[in-house]
Amino acid sequence: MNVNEVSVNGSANGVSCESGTKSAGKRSNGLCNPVKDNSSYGSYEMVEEIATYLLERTRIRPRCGIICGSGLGCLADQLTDVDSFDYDAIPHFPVSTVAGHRGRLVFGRLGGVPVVCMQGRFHYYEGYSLAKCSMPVRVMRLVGCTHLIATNAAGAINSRFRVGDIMLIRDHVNLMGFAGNCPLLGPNDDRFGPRFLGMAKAYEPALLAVAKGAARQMPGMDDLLHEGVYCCVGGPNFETVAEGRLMALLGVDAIGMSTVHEIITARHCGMTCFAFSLITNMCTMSYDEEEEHCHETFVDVGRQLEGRICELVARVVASIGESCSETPLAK
Ligand SMILES: O=P(O)(O)O[C@H]1O[C@H](CO)[C@@H](O)[C@H]1O
Ligand SMILES: Nc1nc2[nH]cnc2c(=O)[nH]1
Repeated sequence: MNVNEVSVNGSANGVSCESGTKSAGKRSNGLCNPVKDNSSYGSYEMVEEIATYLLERTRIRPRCGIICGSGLGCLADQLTDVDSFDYDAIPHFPVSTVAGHRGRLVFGRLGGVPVVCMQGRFHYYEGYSLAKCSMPVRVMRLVGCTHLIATNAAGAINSRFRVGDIMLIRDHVNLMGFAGNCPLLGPNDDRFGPRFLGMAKAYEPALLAVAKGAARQMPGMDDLLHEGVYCCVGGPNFETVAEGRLMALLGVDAIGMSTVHEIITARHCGMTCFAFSLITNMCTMSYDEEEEHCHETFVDVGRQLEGRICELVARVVASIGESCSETPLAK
């Protein structure tokens, strides 16, 4: 059974996961490296408990989850009919430790469409596993979201980009995955999604087209907009010149420390995804350049572009709202 067929009130049968029992994730089967076994955190039951806790406290039934990147918390501030939950008040939730990530989950409406925003995300360099960083995406799915919009601050590898540009993410390079680190490590729970999954169309082409169409209607926006490939590294250090050049050789256009594992988790549980990067800096590609990387400055770039970014997201959400009203959610 796929998560798309499961209701949060536990009415699903709880079809067994790979190793045979509902709580199989907690069992050691001797095959898993315990260090890589994510099942000690984020079991289906735990995520369901979080979802139930939230749904009992809000009347919003979100269709779309939005993850606000560094300096992009403004996206949550534009919601109406808001119910917000500080992360430290939600059972089993991690806490945000990074400046520019406020640390709360905000339910509300954006242009009438019910959504839930993570106003602050979790990063690997904060000491959380990729599974823990991405766990809230599963919560979004279990509270009813069919779509995910992930946003981030990123450094440009592509020399045609400028600070303040927006890169719609067409694809990603899962560099941490190449090294064996993935949010889906460990026993698979089929109630979330399948063991193996394709990622060729991880970023929904129809939503990319909607965003490009929207940008054409927004004064000055078309010039700022690009499409490209994002890569996530563990951080928290920024790239060396050699690493920046390697990224360019790999076909990467922008680099950050988030999003990829969230998208993998979202695709695993059948969500439709859209993501973009706000270009907050140019990556240092030559030893002659001054390195000007400063997280606080990056956060300010987001604040300066608040209006445009909020409008772009609102337009994409409106189109998701239209498509959702055509295809009602499975119970
Ligand atoms: O990806 P978001 O959360 O936007 O944050 C980006 O900004 C921080 C670096 O300034 C890193 O955490 C990087 O990933
Ligand atoms: N890794 C990485 N993350 C970022 N987040 C914002 N800018 C950057 C960058 O240049 N490199």
